[in-house]
Amino acid sequence: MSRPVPPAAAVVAIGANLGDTARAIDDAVRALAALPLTDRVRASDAVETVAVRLDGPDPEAPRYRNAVAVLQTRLAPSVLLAELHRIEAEHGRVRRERWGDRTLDLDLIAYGRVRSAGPALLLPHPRAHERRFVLEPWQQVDPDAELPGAGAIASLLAGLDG
Ligand SMILES: Nc1ncnc2c1ncn2[C@@H]1O[C@H](COP(=O)(O)OP(=O)(O)OP(=O)(O)O)[C@@H](O)[C@H]1O
Ligand SMILES: Nc1nc2c(c(=O)[nH]1)N=C(CO)CN2
Repeated sequence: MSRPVPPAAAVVAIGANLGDTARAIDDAVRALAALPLTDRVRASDAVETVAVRLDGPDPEAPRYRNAVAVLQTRLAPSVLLAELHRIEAEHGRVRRERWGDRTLDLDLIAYGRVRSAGPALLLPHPRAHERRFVLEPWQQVDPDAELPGAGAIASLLAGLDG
């Protein structure tokens, strides 16, 4: 029999820049709240952000709507990530182009203090520390949060350009 997983605080970044982005974010938060073994889901407001491409911000690209949800879960990290992929697929995400436009993107930013070297699961998310579109909404729901290995999100935000 597998050992029960203790409850952990998980942080999920939500983004969308195609289709009805407001609805996609609302649906995603509802889907997170409906996950098994998961409760205390708290979501930030959704904010409009300029799309960041591999070569930098692109004001010509469809703007993103971004939010962050924090939750408590007993799902193991890999199981939670699989659930995030299922929710993405149910909301019509088909393209997996790196940093391309998408109807819904769910990234697992942190799972307690777990560190994972991937490649299927990298924890904490390796680019979260430099993403204002993640750190700002996260700060709204949990001002004192820390990104494991990187420090307080307030300090990370203070160190970002622009
Ligand atoms: N912490 C994580 N959260 C989400 N996906 C992850 C994580 N760690 C590894 N992955 C893997 O990364 C792969 C690519 O994910 P995805 O398509 O969401 O990337 P992306 O949104 O284009 O870029 P980025 O990862 O920079 O946000 C997925 O197959 C997924 O398994
Ligand atoms: N503004 C914004 N830009 C992005 C986003 C995102 O969520 N918001 N997600 C990306 C890949 O995950 C790439 N670029």
